[in-house]
Amino acid sequence: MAEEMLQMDLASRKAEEAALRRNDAAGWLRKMVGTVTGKDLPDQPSEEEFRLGLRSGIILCNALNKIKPGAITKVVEAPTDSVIVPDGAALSAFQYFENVRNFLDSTEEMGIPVFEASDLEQGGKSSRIVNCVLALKSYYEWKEGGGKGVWKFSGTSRPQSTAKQFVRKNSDLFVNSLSRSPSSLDKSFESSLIDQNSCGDLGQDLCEMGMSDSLHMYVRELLTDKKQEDIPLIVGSMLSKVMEEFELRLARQNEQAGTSSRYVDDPSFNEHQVVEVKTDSRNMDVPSSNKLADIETSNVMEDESCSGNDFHNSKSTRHASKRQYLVEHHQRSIQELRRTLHSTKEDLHMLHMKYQEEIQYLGKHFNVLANAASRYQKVLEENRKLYNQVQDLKGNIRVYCRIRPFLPGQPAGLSTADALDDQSLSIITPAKSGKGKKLFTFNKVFGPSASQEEVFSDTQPLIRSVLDGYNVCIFAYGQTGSGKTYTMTGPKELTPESLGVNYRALSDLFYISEQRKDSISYDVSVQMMEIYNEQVRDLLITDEIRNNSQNGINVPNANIVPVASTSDVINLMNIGLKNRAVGSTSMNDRSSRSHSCVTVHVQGRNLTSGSIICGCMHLVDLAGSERADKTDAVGDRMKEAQHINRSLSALGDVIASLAQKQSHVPYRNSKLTQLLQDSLGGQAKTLMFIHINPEPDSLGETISTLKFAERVSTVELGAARANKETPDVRELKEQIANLKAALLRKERGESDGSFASSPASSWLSIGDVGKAEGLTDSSPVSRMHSFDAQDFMDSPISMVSTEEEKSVAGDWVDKVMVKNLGEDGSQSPEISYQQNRHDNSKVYPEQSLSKIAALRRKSLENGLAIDESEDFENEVSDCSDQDYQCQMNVGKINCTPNGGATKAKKPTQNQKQIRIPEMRSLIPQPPTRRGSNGGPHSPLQKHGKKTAAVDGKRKPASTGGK
Ligand SMILES: Nc1ncnc2c1ncn2[C@@H]1O[C@H](COP(=O)(O)OP(=O)(O)OP(=O)(O)O)[C@@H](O)[C@H]1O
Repeated sequence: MAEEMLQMDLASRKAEEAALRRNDAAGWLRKMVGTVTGKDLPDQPSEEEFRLGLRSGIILCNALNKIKPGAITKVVEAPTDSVIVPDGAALSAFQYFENVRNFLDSTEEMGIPVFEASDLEQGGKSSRIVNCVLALKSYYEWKEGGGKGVWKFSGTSRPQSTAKQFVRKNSDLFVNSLSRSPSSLDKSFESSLIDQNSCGDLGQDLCEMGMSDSLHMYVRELLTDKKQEDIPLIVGSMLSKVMEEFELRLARQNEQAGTSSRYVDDPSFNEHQVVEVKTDSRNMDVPSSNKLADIETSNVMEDESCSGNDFHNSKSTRHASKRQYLVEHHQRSIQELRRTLHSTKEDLHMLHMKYQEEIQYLGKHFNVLANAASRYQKVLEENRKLYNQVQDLKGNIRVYCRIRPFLPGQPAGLSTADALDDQSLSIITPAKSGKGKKLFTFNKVFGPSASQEEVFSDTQPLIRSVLDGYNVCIFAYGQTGSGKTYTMTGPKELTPESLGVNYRALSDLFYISEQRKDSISYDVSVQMMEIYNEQVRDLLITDEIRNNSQNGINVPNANIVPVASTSDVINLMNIGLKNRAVGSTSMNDRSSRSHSCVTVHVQGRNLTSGSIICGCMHLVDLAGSERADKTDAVGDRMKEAQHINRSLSALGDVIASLAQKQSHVPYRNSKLTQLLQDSLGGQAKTLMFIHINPEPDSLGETISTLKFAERVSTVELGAARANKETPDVRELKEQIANLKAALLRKERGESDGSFASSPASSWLSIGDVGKAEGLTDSSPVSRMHSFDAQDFMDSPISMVSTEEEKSVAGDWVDKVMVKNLGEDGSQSPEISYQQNRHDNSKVYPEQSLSKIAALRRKSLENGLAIDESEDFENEVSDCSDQDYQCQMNVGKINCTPNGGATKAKKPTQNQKQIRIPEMRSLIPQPPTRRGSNGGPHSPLQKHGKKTAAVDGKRKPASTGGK
């Protein structure tokens, strides 16, 4: 506020001073040029009036001519009636300019400070005109005063240079004054102080000359010629002027100091802001040089209008105003910066808020998406479960497809099969117009890079099922060399990573059974068989067995070996693999020449309830189909290939008829389909791994494999059922079995205990299982009772029909087996009886067998224990045996589920060995009871040597085992 007032005060003072000077100038001009023209120039004109009055240059020229006659020879006069045309407006600008130019030239020659012609125009600086007029006046007065010495004018139009000039002039004046009288000095002093209003100049002089020296000189000069009595008055006057000046300056300095200190003291004005001011000065409204120049100019103008002390005042005021301007400017800049900072902060805050809002929104959105994704996952999971349940209910055969990688050393061309995702693959197929693609979808598709572990991981649930009492079948299908053995067993050099499904399945089995050991006690045993050239052979023939057989000890046809750990399994498998028939073909240097089947029997006893669950798993590695032209097979290889292809074609037929839900399914057309019968048509859970060779050369086989697999996947087996039996039911069944056995013996007039002496038991170390069934350890019945796969025990005998055996036809003795599966899934002990070749039983063609089976099923369904012999014969009597390949010798067939009376007919000696319908499958059957008219001797007892010899002598088709 004080600052503003000071500013106003200064401004009004300046305006006042300027007006005084202007009046002075105007008055002098009016006096010089007379009233006629003076009417254009009022006595006390405003700035505008002053400028307009002198604009024509007439007054100025006339005034100059008065001082220096003839200085301007030709003055362009205004029209006579200047009232009509005031200020010479009627004259051309050029005419006016002539006057003004002449005036300015002349005055400049005289050393009088001039102005610019433009100062006479609107917006011009009238202070300079005033200054010029006052200089003329001074000159005039000097001249009037006698023109002694050199005329000097204290006013200036250019502050810096003129100030110096002025100082010099005044100094000269003072020096010169020393020689003058005190009165002239006094006059000079007075004129300095009063006439020229040069109080400021005195101070300025003193300052610029060096205060003490100049004062001293000045005072001396002033007083030299003064009368003694005047000196105190003069000095007094002079000192009071000096005092005034000092006081004035002091006051100004204090003001300036106050203004500066305000910035310093202002707590809101800190260094940081100064730095900011400096830093951002480029972008700010910096005090422009123009603006400063304006200040400068305006100051100059003011200076010009000042003289003497006023000049000093003006200069310091100029400094102050400059500084003030800068300070104000910086203040403004700082405020501007603060505002900018504030608004930037606000903007940032807004942005921050906006971002936070957006992040929150995104977070919510993300959460929604995550929830949706997890729900989607759950739904997918649910769908998969439901799909699996539907699959389970329908009993679809699951089909997993695996694409083999290109093998090392093979030209890695473009693969014909491309896994699109984990359930579909595409095949490049030749189309009429170039190449086409065909899409196949399966339960699972494994690409070439899938590891053994990955491939097995989706099989694990099935392993659990085995321990829950289900029958499971996993088999590998595909053309030769496509990787079946690799999947089921692994490569030649096994490592923990490369172990195939067989090893992993058994290892899992042990792992889960270990986990359940507190509630269920499991017994696991393993069998390994192969079908080679339509013969079923046991692969677990150890040296010990072989030796025993050579020593005349009977050897069972299918060796079931209990296993307790994974290492047991590995040892067994190694034996089996060594014995398996392999041969080198042009497609695969270790081609499996047989279908192999590892059967795992699991019996679990619930430690609390005592109930028994029996599960069975078949792990089948099929021999690969092959094109004779591609494999160039000859001799043995050709014969093997024919057998392989024939059995695979039989498998295709079975699948086709199952897929079409035909009533008749030709299982019996090959050993292979017999082997797989219950897995393909029973209540088992079945999984087929199909294998694809990626080579373009194999495209034909690949497509037919995939089409076959598509058909397989449509086969519905019906819901799988667990084989579970409570102790009560088991006890009752045992009673029934015993009664049946007793009845049978009675019918034959035999004594009790005839079954107990079968030496076959010595090969079956599954005593606990028999115990669990409540049977005696020593009884072969008990040994065989618990294992559905005992059909294998039976089938090899019937299947292995070598020339050697044929030559001893008729030597067979009956074999008694007890089966325990009920049609409803429960188990009931049954006696299975196989006749020897002396039996004169009827020979039934294959069609008859299915009828027999149907009859038997019917009786089972009705829960009847019937002697079917008559009905059976009636039923099948119309069947022709012309197209029957494998004729059977059925004596008295007794298919009673609950131990109905049986009568066995002996087959005639000439008739071929038979296999009753219940034994058609190598895989667990529904409860059967085979008639027997045989005595207590097992065929193994009597012909064990021969049978053993068959197994023992069998040599792998290749030079080396696989
Ligand atoms: N996924 C795979 N990764 C690496 N090598 C594989 C893979 N599958 C198969 N092989 C290799 O390919 C060759 C043929 O495989 P394999 O013997 O398993 O075929 P196959 O279908 O059993 O043939 P065959 O029907 O003639 O017995 C072997 O050398 C095997 O190691």
